[in-house]
Amino acid sequence: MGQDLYESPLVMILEFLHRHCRMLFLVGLRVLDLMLFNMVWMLILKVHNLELRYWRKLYMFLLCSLASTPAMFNSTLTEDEDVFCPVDGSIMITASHLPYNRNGLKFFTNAGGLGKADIKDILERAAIIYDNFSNDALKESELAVSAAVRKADYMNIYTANLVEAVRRAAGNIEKPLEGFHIVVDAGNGAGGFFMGKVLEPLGAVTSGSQFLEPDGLFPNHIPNPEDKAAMRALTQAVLENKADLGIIFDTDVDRSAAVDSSGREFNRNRLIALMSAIVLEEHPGTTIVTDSVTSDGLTAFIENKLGGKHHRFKRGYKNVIDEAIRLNFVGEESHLAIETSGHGALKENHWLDDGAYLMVKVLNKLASARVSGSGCGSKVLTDMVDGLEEAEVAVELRLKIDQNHADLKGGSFRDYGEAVLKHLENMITSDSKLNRAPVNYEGVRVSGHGGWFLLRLSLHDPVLPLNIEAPSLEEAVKLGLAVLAAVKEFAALDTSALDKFVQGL
Ligand SMILES: O=P(O)(O)OC[C@H]1O[C@H](O)[C@H](O)[C@@H](O)[C@@H]1O
Repeated sequence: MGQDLYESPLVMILEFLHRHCRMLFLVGLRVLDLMLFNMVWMLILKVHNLELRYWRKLYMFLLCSLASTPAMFNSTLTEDEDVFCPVDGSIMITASHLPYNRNGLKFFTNAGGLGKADIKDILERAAIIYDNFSNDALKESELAVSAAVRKADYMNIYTANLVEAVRRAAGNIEKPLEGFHIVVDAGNGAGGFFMGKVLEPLGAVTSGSQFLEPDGLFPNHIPNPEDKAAMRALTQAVLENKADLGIIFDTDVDRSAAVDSSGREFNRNRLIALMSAIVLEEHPGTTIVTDSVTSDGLTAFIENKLGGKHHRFKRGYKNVIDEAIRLNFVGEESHLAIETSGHGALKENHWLDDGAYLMVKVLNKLASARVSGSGCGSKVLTDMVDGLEEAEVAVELRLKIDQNHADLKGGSFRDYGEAVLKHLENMITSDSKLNRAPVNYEGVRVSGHGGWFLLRLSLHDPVLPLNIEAPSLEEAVKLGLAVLAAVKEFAALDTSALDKFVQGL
């Protein structure tokens, strides 16, 4: 193999396999989409064929059926000979909360999920191989791969580990959740397993759980804790069933949120506050890394009430996780990286962003509080976030950049967005009521009028998301007007959402 091939983690895996004469791949199918399924096989076939041609070795593919994204990463770490784990690589097919026709692939090795550069590399290689593929060679590979496929129910192993974690935290009690009523809302994504395979073995009553059957058309609500309709549906289920706790997952279970018995959400800043309280009890003084749209109230809560350090970084779960790993590397202890979107990863769990594991930490708290007699029911959790100041008004407005507009002068939407942000930054300095955040890693964050705003470039879309939080609508509008004054001369920016907001519509 040429040196350049080692640059790609996939090829590094192949090299590893070359040495070990066997290839194990778990393929997780979240919401089954046949076309995509074929695509994955095509991709695997190409890699496989490449392998056969170069090394003529024997490989094995493990088909895992319905799974969650975190479970797929987990399969690269778990040791279990019966299902050939740890596997060398895993692929998850998922559209996340997006419509079913936006399915994609997530690749994992035991070093974590592959990033943009790796994926680009794989696709470029796959395209070259695809171009040179003859029908006969394809058929030959298809046969070879079919013969190498084994089926395994990896989810059984993954969920058994979650169950074990809660039992351990409660002092090795078989059913530490006995008597607790907990409802799950899987939003017709892949998270339904949490009811039957985690909560019930732990003794919880789960009646009233809803939308557990996978359906990529999401007939009830989008499985997304950031979606207001989704959170309303869960809250309603908790209140109607008089449950102690409600748990909601996004489609592929890498995100989650909860609702207490009174219907109050543990979502966004409140979820981060809860998880910070849990983690800081175990690791006093540790640094909590979050995304950029977290509130000033959260910083005050983490630093003044919990005695931790809040490191508000950038949006994007991978950014947040990578930053926490970096901090530990340079000697600053961090045990939690978490986003307002509901993505959260703990150092103790290999920095894997796992919505189910976040909820396991919450269940641990419920179970251990009862065992120690320090509290019962979700009030234990609600009390933990007592003192978190929450803004009366919290909005996110997404301002679109028209990429075809003449004002871009042929440039990219990113350059245009950066120019908007630069202009806003300059304008702010001349307003004595507004102060730029002294430490900020993304976009323009400004405090004033008792609140704050952040304008930044979206990670993926030609959009400038604007978050505003303030103690009243009047003050939120003042912040909105300051932004509007600065951005109005940018003709390619659609400010209609902001216009409506400042007009109180
Ligand atoms: O930048 P935005 O458009 O708001 O999107 C940001 C979000 O993108 C994806 O959904 C990532 O999974 C999230 O981690 C991230 O927070």
